[in-house]
Amino acid sequence: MTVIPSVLITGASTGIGAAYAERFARRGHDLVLVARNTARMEALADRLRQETGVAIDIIQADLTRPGDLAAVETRLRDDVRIGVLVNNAGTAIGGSFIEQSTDDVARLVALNTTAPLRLASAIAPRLAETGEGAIVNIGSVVGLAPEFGMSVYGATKAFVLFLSQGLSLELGPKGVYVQAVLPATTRTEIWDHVGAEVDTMTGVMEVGDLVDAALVGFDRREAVTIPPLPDAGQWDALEAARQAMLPNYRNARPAERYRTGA
Ligand SMILES: NC(=O)C1=CN([C@@H]2O[C@H](COP(=O)(O)OP(=O)(O)OC[C@H]3O[C@@H](n4cnc5c(N)ncnc54)[C@H](OP(=O)(O)O)[C@@H]3O)[C@@H](O)[C@H]2O)C=CC1
Ligand SMILES: N[C@@H](C=O)C(=O)O
Repeated sequence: MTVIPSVLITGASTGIGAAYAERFARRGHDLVLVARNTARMEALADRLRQETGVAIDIIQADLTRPGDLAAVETRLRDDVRIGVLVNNAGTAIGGSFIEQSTDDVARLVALNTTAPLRLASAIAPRLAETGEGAIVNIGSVVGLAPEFGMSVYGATKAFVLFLSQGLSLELGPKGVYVQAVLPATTRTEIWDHVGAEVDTMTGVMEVGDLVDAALVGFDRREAVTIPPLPDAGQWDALEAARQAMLPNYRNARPAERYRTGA
């Protein structure tokens, strides 16, 4: 009988993470929920236990605090029931780069990049050893859009995308599926932290629709899932153009346009 793996979801107290918790619980997966707000996670867990019968553990953790993060890493290393990691926890901050404090941008990087990196690093060797499992990393279309004016946030999401693509190439042959999910504007509380009013925005995706679409990509074992993008061919073309450049980097001399004639 196939054992259904447990799913550890970070940022599971609300928003996209809470929606993932509901969807995976309905699929019969036991859950480990990780966030700072215990009350919210307990309420969600109580409801899902009643509705689905799955077992749900809760880990209260601030993933910007090394000690808290280490506890989640240990759970991922040691709990062989966990076969899926959803690196979802993340936030955004408002203001321009020169308006953002150095501490605030450092904290943003800690949550949006260091935490998912360390958690992926914690679980990947065990999954590769068993030859199965999945790591889902929640990026953002903003990681492809410096024009959107969220430079540090976008940089963290570009990191998530690159890491996901690299790990997909490294771990895919070992049986481990790695998915990058790139939402666009989705109706969650994140916008409160940005100081924006999501209800005044257009083209806002509902969180259930976002996660349902992301799970279609998950079930198809898609490497990069971009639920809001109507034409997948645009992403394919971007990737093809990027890959076409790869062989052209290896040159002993600077490109003609950079030669000073000296
Ligand atoms: N909503 C959107 O428009 C988009 C969101 N995304 C990404 O989706 C992911 C989820 O965001 P979303 O659901 O929108 O945001 P929400 O703010 O609704 O949820 C964020 C989740 O992360 C948790 N979290 C925040 N800070 C910490 C922390 N320091 N330690 C542990 N957990 C933390 C929160 O729980 P708690 O406060 O209890 O700790 C919460 O469960 C993020 O990575 C975000 O960048 C990407 C593109 C678009
Ligand atoms: N989380 C959103 C920005 O704040 C996004 O990624 O679009």
